[in-house]
Amino acid sequence: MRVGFVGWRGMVGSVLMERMLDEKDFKGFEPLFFTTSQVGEKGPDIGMDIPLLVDAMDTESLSKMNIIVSCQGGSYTEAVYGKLRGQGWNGYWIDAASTLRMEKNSIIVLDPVNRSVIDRALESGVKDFIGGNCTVSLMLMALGGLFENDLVEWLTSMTYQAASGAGANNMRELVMQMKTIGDKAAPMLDKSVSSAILDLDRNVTENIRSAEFPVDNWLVPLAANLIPWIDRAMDNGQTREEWKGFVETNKILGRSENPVPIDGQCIRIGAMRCHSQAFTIKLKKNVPLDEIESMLAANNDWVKVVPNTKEDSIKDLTPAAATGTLTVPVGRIRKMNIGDDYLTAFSVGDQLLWGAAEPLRRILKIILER
Ligand SMILES: NC(=O)C1=CN([C@@H]2O[C@H](COP(=O)(O)OP(=O)(O)OC[C@H]3O[C@@H](n4cnc5c(N)ncnc54)[C@H](OP(=O)(O)O)[C@@H]3O)[C@@H](O)[C@H]2O)C=CC1
Ligand SMILES: N[C@@H](CC(=O)OP(=O)(O)O)C(=O)O
Repeated sequence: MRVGFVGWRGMVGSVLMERMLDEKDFKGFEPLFFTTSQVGEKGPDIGMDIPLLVDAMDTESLSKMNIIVSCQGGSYTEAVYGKLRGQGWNGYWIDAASTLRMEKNSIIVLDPVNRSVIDRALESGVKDFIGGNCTVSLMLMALGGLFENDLVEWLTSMTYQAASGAGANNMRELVMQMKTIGDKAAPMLDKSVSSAILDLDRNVTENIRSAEFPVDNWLVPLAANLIPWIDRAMDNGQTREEWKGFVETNKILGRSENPVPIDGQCIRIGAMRCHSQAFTIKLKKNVPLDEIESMLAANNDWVKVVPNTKEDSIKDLTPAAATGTLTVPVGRIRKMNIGDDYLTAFSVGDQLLWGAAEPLRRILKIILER
């Protein structure tokens, strides 16, 4: 089998390479690495000799691959996918970008949750396997147990999304904004100087509102602030990120009939690479809390139910705790005072791992092992 990798040096691609190396996945196939900008240069160090980088726009070279894994982005998919298929290429296309997610002949992959959907698709000859939106995948990893037991009548997800979802330059700019705030406020933070707290507050506010504050990528401050808008507008007042919550979740679950109503607000906050979400869930029936926790915990190997205590929540249910791990903590689980069939919960997850690279790594393995 020949597997072509496009977009391997971007943020999602680098995490994919790291995970594949950790899991010793580079065996049993012949890898070829593509680039849109570094043709003829050396590829990544994967512990074996590999050919120099090949032009990612060269459909002739791409068409020699049995499987193509792209983390290059939507415009690349738009430019190349149709052309390749048009030339008769019949290999497997695995993609992180959203471009093909809602196409009729594609499957959104999240195998701990929809392995049966994936297996049926492979049996029936489906060739396009696309990673889901990070917020959606992380929600399903956290709440899979409720969907598995068909307990969700509807849900809302209010998100707290990390900078990494907007790309590497945005992550860098967030830290730059934090530094600018810290630098300007430094004299007032010296413990020996007793400055009034309102002076410190004014200093930060004036700074983030000043014309010199770095906002080239975010357009507005994210540090000491939040941004209540992610992705572009839809006609109905949702953002596209909010729209994905309903359409992608139901597609992943294979629920074209009787879709579960899902909506919410997607908010950018100053975390680095962990998305968090607060859920309100209307259950189809009143189920005791201990049974709900057992269902959630049993759904997959990565979800971790965090007890609803202050100590556990501030230690284990945060971006600082979850970042760089595959664990998806879910906690603050309780019945709401609106009624016994209303549940609330909060979850956190690394949006570059389960939110992007890990489902791709796993579908590649599933296809290779068939
Ligand atoms: N970021 C995220 O949270 C998520 C992203 N996705 C999707 O994954 C796709 C890729 O996203 P992401 O990884 O963030 O994109 P990046 O911008 O980090 O990388 C994309 C490509 O940019 C090129 N590039 C140019 N300069 C550099 C540089 N200095 N360092 C590294 N690469 C560089 C590389 O291509 P080349 O080698 O050809 O020059 C690289 O493959 C998008 O479609 C996105 O929608 C999906 C889920 C989550
Ligand atoms: N939109 C997500 C990241 C992302 O790339 O999502 P998608 O793969 O659905 O375009 C965020 O900003 O957090």
